[in-house]
Amino acid sequence: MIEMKNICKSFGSNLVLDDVDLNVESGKILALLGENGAGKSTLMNILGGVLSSDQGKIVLDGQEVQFHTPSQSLHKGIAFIHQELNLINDLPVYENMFLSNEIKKNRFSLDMNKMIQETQEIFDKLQIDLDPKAMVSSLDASYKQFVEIARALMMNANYIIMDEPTTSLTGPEIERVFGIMRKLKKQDVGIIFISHKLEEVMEICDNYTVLRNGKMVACGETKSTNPHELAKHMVGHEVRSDVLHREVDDNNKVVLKVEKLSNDKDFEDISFEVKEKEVLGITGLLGDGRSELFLTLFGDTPNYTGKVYLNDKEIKIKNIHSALHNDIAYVPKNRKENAIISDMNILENGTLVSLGRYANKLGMIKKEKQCEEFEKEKQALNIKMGKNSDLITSLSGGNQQKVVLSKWLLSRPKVLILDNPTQGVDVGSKEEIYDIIHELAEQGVAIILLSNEAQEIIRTCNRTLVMFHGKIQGELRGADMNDHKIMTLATGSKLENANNEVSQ
Ligand SMILES: Nc1ncnc2c1ncn2[C@@H]1O[C@H](COP(=O)(O)OP(=O)(O)OP(=O)(O)O)[C@@H](O)[C@H]1O
Repeated sequence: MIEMKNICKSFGSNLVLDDVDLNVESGKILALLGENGAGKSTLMNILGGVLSSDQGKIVLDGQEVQFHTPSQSLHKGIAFIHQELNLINDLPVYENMFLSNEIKKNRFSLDMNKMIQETQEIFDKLQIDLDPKAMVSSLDASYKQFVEIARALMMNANYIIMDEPTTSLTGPEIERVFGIMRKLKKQDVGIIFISHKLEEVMEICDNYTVLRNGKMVACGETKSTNPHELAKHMVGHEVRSDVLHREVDDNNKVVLKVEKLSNDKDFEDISFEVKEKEVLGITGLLGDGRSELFLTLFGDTPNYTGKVYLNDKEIKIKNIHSALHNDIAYVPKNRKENAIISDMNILENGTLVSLGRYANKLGMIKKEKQCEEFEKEKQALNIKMGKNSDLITSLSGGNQQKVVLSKWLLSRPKVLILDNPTQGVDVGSKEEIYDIIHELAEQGVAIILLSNEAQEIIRTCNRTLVMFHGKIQGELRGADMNDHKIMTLATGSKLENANNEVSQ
């Protein structure tokens, strides 16, 4: 058992953890919950030896331990799987499994066969069907998670910290990861599961601990609570769960129209339109081509065929510059790789796309105007941050995501494409983002919301397109937009099949 007792931690004058206790039992899954910036990652970084606490102690199986480096923590059987996975895409799986821990034949060469064999053995133990020689770049996101989990076990981890492991996964992949977590539980491994997805917490976790503003505010067994109560602990007040979208008049002007759009490999024959005041959902499963489709509309792949119209006028989107010129904005998925510039500060990240508006005739930026506009977005999105000049990386994941959103909102788009915009965002902030989406829609912006979460689509969108293998498998609206029908289309079936199943 791990006991973290009276942990305190400050960054400068910012008290981030205030006398926090946390217990992790072997063979149990503990949910660590809290709003963005509540202190979850900081607490886990202390357990994982990445940071030192200012006060408090860690007791492992009755003995006090001190970790000053991640390897000291790992040595005591605690593995940390970070949200942004630490795998090297251009190496095979087995080499990733033994990174910096390689098995050598002699001083000059590695024992590849032994590494492959040991990797296979651990995969067999976890019943993971994966070739150790496969390149990591060829794996889908859930298999990358499996490799990280298997690597943790190979290092004899008795406890595994999983920081938002399901954020970029779709339904069936999440179930696969949960399958492995259940097996680990049976092998008496203790797991700390950080997540903002409360339904998942209820499904997989035994216990929960909630942090709010650096304090532990609630803990207990998941079987005696519910997502609503957990959300309330997290944000300190009631969180709504009702349907938010409003009806859109069929006569509203079409803002964006796409006709028979195809590229060579990712999507084919895509036609749809988005009307003024509409929030159009796009969903599906991994490999459905939706991100590639909308990256094309943002100028990423100019050699598409088909036509794109903005306000009835045909436009050719040759590159990102022409997308911006046509007031198309794109909030990408995968924040760390595609959305933030980690060497820039918060203000620079938040205003990058709208800089032209703050420049004087000589091209010099009027700092006061830049700060003033960013301040409005900061307030509207409730971004928890220190100074504008702090690096974006000093913010918690969810607050970084809000800065990315502010960057695109400040560009004042006509079409706003949001690819999983609430990834890593807490339950309360999600609602704030949904409100902003609807306000923008009300102002006439055409919104396209790409999401892995059926519930997000159902609550916020007027209608949704469901994609399967690069094609639109179907469209759902009104009462037809439900989990069952979305999943039926997303797995390539026709709706008649869903209706039959329902009536059986
Ligand atoms: N290296 C750092 N320097 C300064 N402040 C930091 C640093 N790391 C974290 N913080 C601050 O500590 C607070 C807690 O951050 P932490 O990352 O632990 O939150 P979190 O609960 O994991 O949030 P999220 O759900 O958004 O990931 C935040 O206010 C963050 O800005």
